[in-house]
Amino acid sequence: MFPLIYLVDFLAILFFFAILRTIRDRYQRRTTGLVPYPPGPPPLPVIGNLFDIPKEFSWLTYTELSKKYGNILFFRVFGQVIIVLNSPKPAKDLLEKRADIYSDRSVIPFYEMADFQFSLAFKRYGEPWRLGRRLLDRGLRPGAAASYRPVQQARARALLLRLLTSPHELEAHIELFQGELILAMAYGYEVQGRDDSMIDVPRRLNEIGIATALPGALLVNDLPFLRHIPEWLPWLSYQPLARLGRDLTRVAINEPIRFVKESMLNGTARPSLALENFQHAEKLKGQQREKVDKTIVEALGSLYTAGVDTTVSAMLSFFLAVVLRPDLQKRAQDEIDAVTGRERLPTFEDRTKLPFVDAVCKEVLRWQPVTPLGEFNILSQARNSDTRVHDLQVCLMRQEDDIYEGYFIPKGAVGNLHDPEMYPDPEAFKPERFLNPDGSLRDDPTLLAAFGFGKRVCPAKHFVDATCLSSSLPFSPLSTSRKGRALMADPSSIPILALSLGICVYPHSRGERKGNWTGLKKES
Ligand code: HEM
Repeated sequence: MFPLIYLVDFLAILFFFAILRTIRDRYQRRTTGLVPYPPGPPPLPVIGNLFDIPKEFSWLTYTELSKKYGNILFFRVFGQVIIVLNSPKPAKDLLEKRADIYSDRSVIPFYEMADFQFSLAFKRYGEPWRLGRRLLDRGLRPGAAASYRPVQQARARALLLRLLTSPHELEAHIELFQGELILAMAYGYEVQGRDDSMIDVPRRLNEIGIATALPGALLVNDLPFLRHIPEWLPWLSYQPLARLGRDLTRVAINEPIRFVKESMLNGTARPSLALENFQHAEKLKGQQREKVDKTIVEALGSLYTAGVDTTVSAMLSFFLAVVLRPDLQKRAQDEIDAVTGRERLPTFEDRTKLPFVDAVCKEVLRWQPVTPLGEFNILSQARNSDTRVHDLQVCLMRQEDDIYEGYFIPKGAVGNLHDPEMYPDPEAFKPERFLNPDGSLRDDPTLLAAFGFGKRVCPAKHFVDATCLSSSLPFSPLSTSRKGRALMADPSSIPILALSLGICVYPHSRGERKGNWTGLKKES
């Protein structure tokens, strides 16, 4: 009997909220003169388009719907309006040209409870976000990103060595590699293996962050008043989980800062974003200093959570791609061999001589976009033991009502972008599409969409460009196929590893390699 009462109460509350939202919506529309909403599947009463919003492989569904309704799709779920932009034109028009009103993020109630909104990726559009963003844009601009190359190269080589030693731990090695890079760049910290708390804590924080934001994961995200359920109501209260989140957040963002401050005091601090910013802030005093310190802690604290899963996902896709297309592996390997003579590992300086390897990197980002639902909305992907990856939606939110191409886009609407038709035969992995007929690299600004649009575009895109090339196994229909999994499970089928600008090559087996593996050990 009890569960039934709960269910009825629950439905009544949802109904109530849906009515409130509809009334608010009607009022909003009246003020703009009844401009029509964009087209979309017809909604059901109260729940709206709940069953039209896909939970998995959503970009494929949106693609299908776009064929019927056009490139701007309209959904309403319990009164909440969702706009899906399915082509770069409206995305650019709205997110870049009207960036002032399309740069907010929607609030995830559990994130507020757990203090996860310290992260730049989830911050509302306003002064604290702007300060943090300025810090990252300065630190990750193209010129500055180039200064991290020695670390990227050294860590890439250490990764190759680990892959040689224990190839079956592919994913863990890549994750460690990314953690090492980000902590080195942000704090000048050298990670001491996988169990180092400096990466273990943010990793756990990431896991909770992603699991709790997935659509339908926590009821409190749909019914924010549930956050007030006291802790003494076991099973129902979200407080214990939120407390764990707050504790992890505190450690994850403050411990590396403590390390930097200590090393500054004893004169051992290595160049890093933290060091540079603390040195600038030295002359500030009082509240101004506190504000800058908080910005440094939060902006740098955002980097691990925003940067590891995205890049790991990309690199895993690279492995999948080369496993599925051995002919491409060979071509890339031949290109690298021609440049290095199989006597040394490639370096950043070789990049211009490796257009095919570069094209492979680009195609990886395009083929399995890390943020497949749009460039501007889905930030990250989380791994889970079974499917490896889920998508986490970080939505941009409209701050004001707007009218675009004759359609009304209400305040608070959230949107997704997926662009499947920019390239012919988009499901195929074809690096050649990024090459000119003479074999040189083709300039393709569209690919930048992989990093988003407008003011919230990924601040690390130049850093990433120099870090890895690959994208996401989990979103690929192949990854769930038996063949795809079997191939990934067999380490001997991983013949080359091209890191970023084709820095490194990993031949099929040690026996085949003529070059100098001892040199690799020394270099790493
Ligand atoms: C293949 C790798 C990556 C891809 C495809 C990617 C893509 C994205 C996308 C699509 C967004 C959202 C942009 C928007 O809302 O319009 C984003 C935001 C962000 N990314 Fe990346 N990213 C990658 C790697 C990284 C790395 C390595 C870092 C850190 C070192 C990073 C830090 C961030 C941050 C802090 C934000 C939030 C920006 C804001 O809201 O202002 N990303 N990224």
